Amino acid sequence: MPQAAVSFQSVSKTYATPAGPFKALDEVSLDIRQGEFLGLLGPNGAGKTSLIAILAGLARASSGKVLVQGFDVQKDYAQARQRLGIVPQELAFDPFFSVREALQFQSGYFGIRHNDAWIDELLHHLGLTDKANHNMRQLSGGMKRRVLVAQALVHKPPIIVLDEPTAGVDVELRQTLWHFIDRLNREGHTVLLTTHYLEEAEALCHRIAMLKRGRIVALEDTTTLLSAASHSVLQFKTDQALPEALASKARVTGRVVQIPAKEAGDVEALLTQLREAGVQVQDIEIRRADLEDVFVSIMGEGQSE
Ligand SMILES: Nc1ncnc2c1ncn2[C@@H]1O[C@H](COP(=O)(O)OP(=O)(O)OP(=O)(O)O)[C@@H](O)[C@H]1O
Repeated sequence: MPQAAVSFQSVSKTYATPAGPFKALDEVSLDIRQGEFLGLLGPNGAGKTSLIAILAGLARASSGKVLVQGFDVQKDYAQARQRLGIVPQELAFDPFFSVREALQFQSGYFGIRHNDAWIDELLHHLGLTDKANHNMRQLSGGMKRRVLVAQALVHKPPIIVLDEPTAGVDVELRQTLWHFIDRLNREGHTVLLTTHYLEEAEALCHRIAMLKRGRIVALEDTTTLLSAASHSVLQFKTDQALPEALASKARVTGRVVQIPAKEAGDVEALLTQLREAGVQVQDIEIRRADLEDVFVSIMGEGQSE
């Protein structure tokens, strides 16, 4: 087997809390292949950030280990870190640096000098060229986020880790960012992405890992995951409350209701139930299950345990 880009090997993490030890990661094993674009999904508190902090060497695993192209993130920290470009969730900068200075400083951290040509390329692809000499504190939140991406890539890392990079950013930045990251991936960079935007994960990721309460509960190619969800979804709008039997399996967003339906006959039965309950519906559609449906169904499994 070729060497994995990143290999998580039985990684566990237990935090000490006032209520006693809390196991945030429970024997997580996962190999990210060289050149793949892997999505790491999970609800709030599933352990995604803990796993990335351990990969980045910012936190220690309680047990297990993580290798980056064969280098242990604890024992061979410098070699492992050199291979990673990490775009963190939080915006933290020295406000007195200009954008270019921040990128030059970051290059220096990796012992790289004279890489202005690559810095210019990063600025160009992230739409930052005209901001190069602006002070960090003059930039909007979205522009600062672009600088974070540029900073993570300044040393041309083979592995790019994006921890919710599009949380709260506008459509233009998302498109710029994905266009660029997708290109880097096609050029051979491995990408690990955590996101709550499942349509982004569906569009971009070759493979999806789902974490739930510190454990991997799904690990599949995106296409396999979607085709295994053989069900369709009945979608409609209503202003009325659903009968109890339907409410328990429906996903409701404002007026929009979505209910999984395994077969065509189920759609008929659902519509009959709605009619009998006197629920008036509009804009009825039947569509194929998407990644969000798969996610909701996997996360819902065993909920009553
Ligand atoms: N330093 C800490 N001390 C105690 N508990 C912690 C600590 N850091 C994280 N946790 C707990 O560990 C669990 C996993 O947290 P983590 O931040 O890794 O989840 P996440 O999947 O990244 O969530 P989100 O999607 O909200 O960012 C949570 O229940 C969290 O409260």
